[in-house]
Amino acid sequence: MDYEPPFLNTYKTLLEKSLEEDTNLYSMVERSDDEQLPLIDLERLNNEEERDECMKEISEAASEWGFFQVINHGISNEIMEMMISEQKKLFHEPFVNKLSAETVFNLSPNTYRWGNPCATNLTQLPWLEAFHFSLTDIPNMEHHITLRSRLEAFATRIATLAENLVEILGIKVNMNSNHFQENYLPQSSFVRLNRYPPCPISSKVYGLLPHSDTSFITILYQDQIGGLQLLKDGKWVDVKPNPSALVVNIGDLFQALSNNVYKSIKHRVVAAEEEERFSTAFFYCPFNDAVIQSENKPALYKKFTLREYRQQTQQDVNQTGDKVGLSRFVL
Ligand SMILES: O=C(O)CCC(=O)C(=O)O
Ligand SMILES: [Fe+2]
Repeated sequence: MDYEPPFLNTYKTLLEKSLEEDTNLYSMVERSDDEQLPLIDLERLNNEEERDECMKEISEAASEWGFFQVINHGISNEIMEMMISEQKKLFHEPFVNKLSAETVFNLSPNTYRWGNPCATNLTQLPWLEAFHFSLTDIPNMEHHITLRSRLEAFATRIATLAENLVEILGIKVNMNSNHFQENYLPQSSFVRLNRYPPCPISSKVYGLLPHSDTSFITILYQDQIGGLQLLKDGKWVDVKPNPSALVVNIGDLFQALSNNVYKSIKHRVVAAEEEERFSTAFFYCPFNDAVIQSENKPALYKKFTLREYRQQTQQDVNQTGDKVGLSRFVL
């Protein structure tokens, strides 16, 4: 199929070297089946009697899990289906077109990504391709009206959901209701379209490597294939697909802003042997020079900007292969 990125050819040496070792990447840390990720019905926010309880559940889930699912979230099936069908079309373009998508669509460099050119062993090679659309780039896609309008419809609605959720989460950590609106421009957020191609060596690579998100919060739609897992108390827990739900998780910046009240949890995607998998993520992020500093005292983290955070994590990734993350900013 001419749309598949050439994983086997490009990473041939790495594959030959690592395939001799008879390891299964996923048997190294225990899995747990008994944990139930919180599922929160946001319709209850519209009911005076249930609103407070629902807000409490959201904050508790963000503290205890760092992850939860929401239903009745305000993004219609139609908007989601239109986004996903356009996403599929985009990924099913010939690979060479995807490589040149940035120039053709008038987008920032590095919008299209696949694999990991810096990988030195198979565990650093995500079996994934992705389009990373900055919200400021989307209006420039003048010649791709359908993709543009579906991205816009999706991003606008999901940004509203993100704003409502951070406002609710902000209450428990002493933030004004308009703190996010006043201090962090929504235009610095981005939409990431992910596709996980079927993987012939699925026990030896990740779909997506274990990581935490840099965002304030991330809101994710996943299709019905499954594979997303989060780390809870040292065990990997499946985030089972639910067609009506969106997955919300706390990112590093909100962990810092909340002085560790909310948790940015490591998650990963298991590579699948037979089927391709799609997910669509919205990363709610501040602008690069916004200062991240908690209102809660005593502060656990130095104040920093997103720019400083990205510089530090990039340097750590280059030097060690790992982003390290918030522990670099502990006081
Ligand atoms: O595809 C998924 O389920 C997770 C994606 C993700 O974690 C990310 O894009 O940061
Ligand atoms: Fe993530």
